[in-house]
Amino acid sequence: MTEKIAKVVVDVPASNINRFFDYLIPDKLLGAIEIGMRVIVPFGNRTIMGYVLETVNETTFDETKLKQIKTTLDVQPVLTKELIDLGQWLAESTLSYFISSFQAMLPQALKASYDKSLHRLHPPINQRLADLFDGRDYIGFDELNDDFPLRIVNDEIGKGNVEWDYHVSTNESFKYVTMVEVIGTEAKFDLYLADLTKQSKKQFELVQYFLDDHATRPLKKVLKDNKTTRNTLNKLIDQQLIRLVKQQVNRDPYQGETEKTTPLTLAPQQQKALDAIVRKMNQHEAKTFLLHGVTGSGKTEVYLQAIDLAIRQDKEAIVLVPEISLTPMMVERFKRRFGDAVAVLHSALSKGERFDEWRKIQKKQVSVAVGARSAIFAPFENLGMIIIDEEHESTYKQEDHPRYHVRDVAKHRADYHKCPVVLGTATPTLETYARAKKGVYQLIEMPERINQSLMPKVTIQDMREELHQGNRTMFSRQLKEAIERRLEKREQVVLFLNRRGYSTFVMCRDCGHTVECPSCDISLTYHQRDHRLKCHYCNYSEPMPNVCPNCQSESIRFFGTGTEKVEEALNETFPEARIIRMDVDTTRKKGAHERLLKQFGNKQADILLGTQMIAKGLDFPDVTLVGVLAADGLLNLPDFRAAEKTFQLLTQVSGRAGRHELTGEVIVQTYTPEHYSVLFAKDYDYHGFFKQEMALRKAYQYPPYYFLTLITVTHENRLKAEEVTRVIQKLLVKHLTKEAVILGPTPSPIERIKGRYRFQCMVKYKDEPDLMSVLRKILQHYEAESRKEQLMIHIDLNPQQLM
Ligand SMILES: Nc1ncnc2c1ncn2[C@@H]1O[C@H](COP(=O)(O)OP(=O)(O)OP(=O)(O)O)[C@@H](O)[C@H]1O
Ligand SMILES: [Zn+2]
Ligand SMILES: [Zn+2]
Repeated sequence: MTEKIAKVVVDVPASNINRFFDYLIPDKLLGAIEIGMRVIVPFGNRTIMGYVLETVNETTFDETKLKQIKTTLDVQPVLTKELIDLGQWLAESTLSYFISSFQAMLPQALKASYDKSLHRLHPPINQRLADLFDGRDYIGFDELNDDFPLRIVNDEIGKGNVEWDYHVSTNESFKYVTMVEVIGTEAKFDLYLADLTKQSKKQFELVQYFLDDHATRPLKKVLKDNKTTRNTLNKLIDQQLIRLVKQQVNRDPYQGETEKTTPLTLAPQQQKALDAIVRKMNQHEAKTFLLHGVTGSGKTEVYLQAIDLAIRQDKEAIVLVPEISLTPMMVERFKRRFGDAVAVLHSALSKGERFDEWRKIQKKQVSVAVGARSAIFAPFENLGMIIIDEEHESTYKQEDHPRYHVRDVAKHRADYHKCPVVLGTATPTLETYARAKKGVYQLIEMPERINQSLMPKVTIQDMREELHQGNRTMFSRQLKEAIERRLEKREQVVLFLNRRGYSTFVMCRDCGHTVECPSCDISLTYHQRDHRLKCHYCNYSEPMPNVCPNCQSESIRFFGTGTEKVEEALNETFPEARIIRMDVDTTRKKGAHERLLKQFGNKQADILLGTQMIAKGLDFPDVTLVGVLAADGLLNLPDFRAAEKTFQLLTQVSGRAGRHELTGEVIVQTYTPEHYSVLFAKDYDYHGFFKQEMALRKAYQYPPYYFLTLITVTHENRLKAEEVTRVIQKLLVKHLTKEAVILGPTPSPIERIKGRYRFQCMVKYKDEPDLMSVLRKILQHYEAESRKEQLMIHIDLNPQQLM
């Protein structure tokens, strides 16, 4: 028996609507509506999209009052049963809405967009409006330009002459190519030939071409093969010898990289790791592994072979990488090992390309998904393995609704599929390593580099000392000499700087005035290319001033160092060196990353200069020197993870040197050479760092000893933001246990962004069974006010960013 009632979650992110609504399935759709499909339903006076999460036969509501589903957008569900459950869990555990969770799981192209239009029921009485309709039944909302009085529209709505109508459309789009299909019989072709005059040489050739090969071919190819135009083909089409057909194709952004690689013979430490992981896969156990392997220890090869074994058992695998556009080499390695069996999901692809890649998974055309964070939702139904590479990266936490950490979602999916999760990194987060030490995760160590190549030697340069010695440049004498030696030997150099732009800020030397963004409490950054100052938080920009806006002095100068400025200094110091600069500005265009890295790989440049985007995944045999220009950048952030992040970054960057035959060297420039994160990174001493950092976390009550929840309140009015934060703080004190530490209200480290003031309240706790329900109540309490008053409350459980 087919159910006649569907439980639907509708596309309205609001807490009073965050539940299932019952809809009647109309007769024409009976049996066609399955759970996991998108449907169009009436809601209030609108028409919106929703997801069917359940179908039933009984409703607790008055069945005669239920509205009907209008139509369905899918013939095949877009959410599997597993993902429907996962979405509900996700919404609940991140204090988010069901609808936001489901939207986060699906490609952008499947999200609905809504058009509002005015529908004419009777001829409007108002002439102006009647003129606008001009005899049509519908006019788009955008046709009512700004000066058209909405009063008139409302008036006519009141009279029942017009009404608002809402249309739902989705962006999913298939790509088609025009193909040429041969439909004429040979006899028919012969007949045509017989009629041709001697002048029609091209037609003779074409007939021969189609007689030689009856295959259906792309129109483009036919035209190219015959060096002819569409017009010439028309005659054959008229005679019904051939016809043009549209065929749906997949956009393949990775076409052409098909030279396959074969599995390498594993080193003993790799073999041990692989065996441990595969054993759990074969035992159908949802075990989480921490694969702690130094840079260049061959973690990627372990992933590849583990996945290979999963595929052989007809299972599927998800591989997560921090930010795919930053790790093109990693993607290429998967593509080259598994070819067409891989779908790649990432943000640099167009909406359409991403949709096509996702469809390959849905249609079971691939068994491996490689992608950034959201690829964890790949709709596989028989997962054998989940891999999270560089598990320490902060991009694995989504900062927007739903604020999930990919590790938690992976664990949830693994429990469902009974498959292992592998967290791989050279620098595990403290949380992860602590769990591994406690036995929650199974720890696998790979302490050696492949082929016994040594970790490059790291030396630290105290930049204060350089300054005392009269060196005012941004390169220490040792780094300068080291670069010169590489240039002579034709080896390559990677220089790392954790900032973009020409310099970090602009300051007047006379009065100390710095130029700040008018709507954010943050200094503007100078960009040389267009000679402008830009805000990195809100995209505000203004021309670089010639004189100080405060005292009119001409001594207004750039301070700090940006990649553009380093590039300029490099050109001056090493005029013969060829330099590639990689930062947000040079890699904006699609494919720019790949192109620049390829150039560097082909040795078309001597020095690769870049921001954190060059810290991971690079594997170039001729890189023998890595320089870190200013190790301190991250240390000064107001974040309890500052030391951890510095240690991770220094270790990762160092790992880019001497990965093959040639020995590598690393030079780290810093103003705080005595800092423990710098010193432990120098010695590649993860365990030493872990021990010291854990002691500090314990003393200051931070993770992994305590859980954190960060509540940020923003409002255009500073007092209002502070006041609401204070109320929330009091509520928490009242409802949580005595053991919870509740801090605040304090202004957020960046007190104003885009014109909104920001205050925060932090909860540190070990075990607070009521926390979620208290937080939920707080959100509900402010819901109405949030809508009217533009008050915003963000709750982040386990925050990664404290700014
Ligand atoms: N078993 C093996 N035999 C020979 N070469 C290998 C083997 N395993 C890996 N390699 C090579 O060693 C280099 C480092 O390996 P890989 O990139 O897998 O290390 P990794 O631990 O993932 O590195 P990182 O974390 O620094 O990115 C690569 O060039 C890889 O091709
Ligand atoms: Zn700004
Ligand atoms: Zn001044």
